[in-house]
Amino acid sequence: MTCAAAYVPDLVQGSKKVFSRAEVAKHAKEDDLWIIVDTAVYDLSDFIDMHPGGASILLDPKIAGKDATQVFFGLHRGEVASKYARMIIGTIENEKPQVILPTPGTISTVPHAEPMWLVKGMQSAYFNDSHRALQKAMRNFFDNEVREEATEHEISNERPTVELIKKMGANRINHMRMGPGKHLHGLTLPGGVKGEEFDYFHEMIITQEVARVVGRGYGDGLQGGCVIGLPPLNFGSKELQKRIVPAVLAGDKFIALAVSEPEAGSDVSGLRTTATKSEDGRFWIVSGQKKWITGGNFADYFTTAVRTGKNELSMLLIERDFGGVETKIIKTAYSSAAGTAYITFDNVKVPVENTLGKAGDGLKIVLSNFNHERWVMCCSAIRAARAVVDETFRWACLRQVFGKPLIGQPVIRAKFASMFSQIEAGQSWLENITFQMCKLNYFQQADLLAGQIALLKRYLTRIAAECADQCVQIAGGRGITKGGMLGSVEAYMRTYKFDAVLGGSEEILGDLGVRQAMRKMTPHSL
Ligand code: HEM
Repeated sequence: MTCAAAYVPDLVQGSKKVFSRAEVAKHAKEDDLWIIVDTAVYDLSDFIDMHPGGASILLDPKIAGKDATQVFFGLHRGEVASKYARMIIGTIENEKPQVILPTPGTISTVPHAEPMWLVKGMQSAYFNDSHRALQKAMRNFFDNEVREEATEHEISNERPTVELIKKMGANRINHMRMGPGKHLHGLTLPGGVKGEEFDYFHEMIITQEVARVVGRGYGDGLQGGCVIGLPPLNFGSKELQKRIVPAVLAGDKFIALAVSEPEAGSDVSGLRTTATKSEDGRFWIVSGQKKWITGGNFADYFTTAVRTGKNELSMLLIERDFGGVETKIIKTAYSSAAGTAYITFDNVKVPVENTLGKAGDGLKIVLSNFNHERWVMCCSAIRAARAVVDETFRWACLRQVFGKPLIGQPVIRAKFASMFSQIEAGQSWLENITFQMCKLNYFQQADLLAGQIALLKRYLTRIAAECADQCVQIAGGRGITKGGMLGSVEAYMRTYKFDAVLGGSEEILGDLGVRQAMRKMTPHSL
């Protein structure tokens, strides 16, 4: 059984030596230990006592001085080979490496690892050269500038560094993540893309390149708050926009959307945070609590839904500097890198100039970005599912059980059949909806796509549930172990539910999709 899972790098650099297998076999003792991994000869003499898998396993007569390629790739993450490349002293004469490790910035050749439009030889009705140029630039950026920090911070719970967010600002990535629009006009974007030609497929590319590389918690910390918190500023005054928007996009300031509360999640109408006018009419006095606010712990600004009357919701931009604002981290199933916060507003004095839209426009403003927000979540949910299935597939091709690779078992292949099919179907539906978004104006989208996007998000989070479940079954013990090889499977199993709960729960969205369909039914249609 072979898999086309081949990965790349030229680990053996410089003028390293060439050895025969017989020569390597002479070095099989604790203080003089060589092994072969994919034609590279590693001198493990100084490493043996530090080996996380123990020393004795390396001294096994089947390993010491021998070719350990198969067992190595069945037990370690691929990066281990490159991370420890400094121990390579040479290569085996007249042999070529067979295992190719992923090279940062490139397109994977593993089947189903990439959406179809990126697969060599495949065509697409939707993506053009401009999309491809942006994809290439984003793959480079996220592989080379973000991946390492994302992996570390997902575990350490630290927020993404301000330095990185500023770099994203300088590369206009923060700007692009707000979607197509005038804010991009006149700009030249990565890959030479002109701001005017930027469309929803470009935006999808960025969201999917992020989801491919980062864990769910860090990913939300990486400007997740901005993606949902900044759009309400469209309803703010010109002065407010001028002061806030450039600073947030540059990464100098941070913003969060503050809607949900301890007693109100998807049921926005149940919000209890109140804003009452001061006697002189110049301020709103805001009191209440907000819960599960992404990026809230490090935000400078909060676009906040408040109750300004019995049946009236309004939207205010609250600034941390106003005083009376307290935030603390809520520990959730994913990394605190997301900055998920519990917020208390205690008689905060908010100038009326910070009202977004008019008093009473709150629900309209909250709803105005729902479709876009849910579509963004669809883009990332399906790409994250693809990434975890890819990781698991590559491992199933390497892991030996009962004398053959795990993928040699029909029951395992059946699991991949189901996962591959659903991922490809989900991406195709997403691309079709994205095409409609490119062609329809805001009101047409609201009329025709609200139900479609709701049903798509529900469908993709159901796919996520199956992928999480099946990948853990395939990964076995590794699928329930934090970190190390297939640690991404454990992390996915722990965090895939976020997409099923945030931005409208599966149940609410399924119901919305059906109710939208019912609205269009007329006696005539029956
Ligand atoms: C180039 C040689 C090797 C290096 C640099 C190396 C390095 C490592 C590292 C860094 C880990 C931690 C796990 C991870 O980060 O994925 C590990 C774990 C381990 N290694 Fe190695 N290793 C080498 C060769 C081998 C070989 C030849 C074997 C087996 C014969 C082996 C067996 C193990 C085992 C059993 C674990 C624990 C895996 C687990 O936690 O499930 N290693 N090794």
